[in-house]
Amino acid sequence: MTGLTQRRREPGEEPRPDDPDREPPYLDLDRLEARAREVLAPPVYDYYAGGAETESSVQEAPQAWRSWRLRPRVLRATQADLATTLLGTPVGTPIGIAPWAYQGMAHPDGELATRRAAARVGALMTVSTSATHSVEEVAAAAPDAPAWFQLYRQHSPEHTADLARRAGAAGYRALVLTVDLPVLGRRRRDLRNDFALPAGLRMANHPAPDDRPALSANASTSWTFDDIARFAEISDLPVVVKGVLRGDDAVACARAGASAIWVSTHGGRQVDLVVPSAHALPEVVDAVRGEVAPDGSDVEVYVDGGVRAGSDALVALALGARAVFLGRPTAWGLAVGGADGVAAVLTGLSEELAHAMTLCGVATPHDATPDLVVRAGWLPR
Ligand SMILES: Cc1cc2nc3c(=O)[nH]c(=O)nc-3n(C[C@H](O)[C@H](O)[C@H](O)COP(=O)(O)O)c2cc1C
Ligand SMILES: CC(C)CC(=O)C(=O)O
Repeated sequence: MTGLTQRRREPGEEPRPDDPDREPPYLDLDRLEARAREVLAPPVYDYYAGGAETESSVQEAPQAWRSWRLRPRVLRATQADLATTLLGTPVGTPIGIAPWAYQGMAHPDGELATRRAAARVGALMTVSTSATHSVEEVAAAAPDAPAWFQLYRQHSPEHTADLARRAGAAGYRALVLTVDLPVLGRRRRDLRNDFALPAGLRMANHPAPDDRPALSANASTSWTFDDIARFAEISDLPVVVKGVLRGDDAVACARAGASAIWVSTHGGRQVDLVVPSAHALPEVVDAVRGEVAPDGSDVEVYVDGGVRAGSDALVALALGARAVFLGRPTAWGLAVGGADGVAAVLTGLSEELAHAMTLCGVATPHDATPDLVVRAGWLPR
C-alpha cells in the first residue's frame, strides 16, 4: 500500500491500475482478459478477442461446454494424475496451447516466452506458422520440451514444403495442418480497424519483406485430402488435421494418413453460426473409433474452443478428447505476465482439472469415459 492517500478498496472492487498490490487475476479468466485489454493496443486486443461476423460462435463456445453435466463417481479413493501421452510423447497435462499467431504483439518475447512457459509446466505447445519468431528460434527456446508445428500454406508451394521440412529438422514432434481456413473469416473488428501487424514485428516464417500481407495465412483453397500424406512424407512427422467438425471428414482424414484429428471452430474466427466444438466432438470421436494411424496406433482426437475451466476440460476428456487446447486464455496470460502469465494460466486450469477429476472419482485422463457426462436436458441442444 502506498499509505494514507490510498482509498480502501470495496469488497469485489477491481484494484486500480496503479495499485502495487494488484496481483494478476490468473484464476479468473474474464478479469484476466479485462487486464490484458488494458495493456494491449485496441486493434491488437480486437484481433485476439474477435471472431467472424456477429461473433455469436465466439460467445457460444464456452456456453456449449456448459450444456453438458458431470456424473461424479464416489468412494473411489482417487488422487488425480494428469500425465498422459500425445502421439506417444509424454506430457504432464492434457491441457496444451493451441497455435495462435503474432504473439510478439502480446509480449516482446512472444512465442519464445510461451514456449518456455509450456516447458516449465510440462504442457505441449503448438507453434503457429504466423509466428513472430522462426520455427528454429521457437524450437531453441526450450529444445527438450515437446512441441508441434502448425502449417499454413505460403505463397509458393516450395516455401510451404520447406517449412514442413524445417519443422521436422528442428525437432517438432508433429505437423498440424489447419484446414478450416480456405479463406480468412470475415472478422468485422479487423476490417473496421484495418488490422495489420504493427511496425517492428516480422512474420518470421515468411521469406521476404514483400510477403507481409495485412492479415493472411495465404488461404489454402488448394489443399485436398492428398496433402495429408504428402506433408507427412515431406516433414517425416505424424500429421494432425486441425479444424474438423464432422465425422465423415474425420474418417476421410484418417484414411488419408492423419494420425490425429483436432476438433476446432478456429475460435469462432472462421464460420459464424458453426457447430460448437463441444457438440461436434462426440460425432468425431464415434466416427474415428477403429481408425488406425500410419504407425498402427489408434487415431487420437483433440479439441479446442471456449475451454475456460477445469470442468470444461473434464467434459472434453469424457467425451473422448485425448487433449484440450487453449487459445485466448494463453494470449491474455502472455499479455499480462509474459512467460509467468502463460504458465499461471496453464497451471491454474490444470489444477482445476485435477480437482474436478478427484471430485468425480477419475484417476487419470484415460479414466474419463463417456458415462461421466450427460446432456443437460433443460437447456437448448
Ligand atoms: C489470436 C488468434 C490467432 C490464431 N491463430 C491461429 C493460427 O495461426 N493457426 C491456427 O491453426 N489457429 C489459430 N487460431 C485458432 C486457435 O488455434 C484455436 O483454435 C482457438 O483459439 C481455440 O479457441 P479459444 O481461443 O476459445 O481457446 C488463432 C486463434 C486466435 C484467438
Ligand atoms: C494469420 C492468421 C490467419 C492467423 C489465424 O489463424 C487467425 O488469426 O485466426
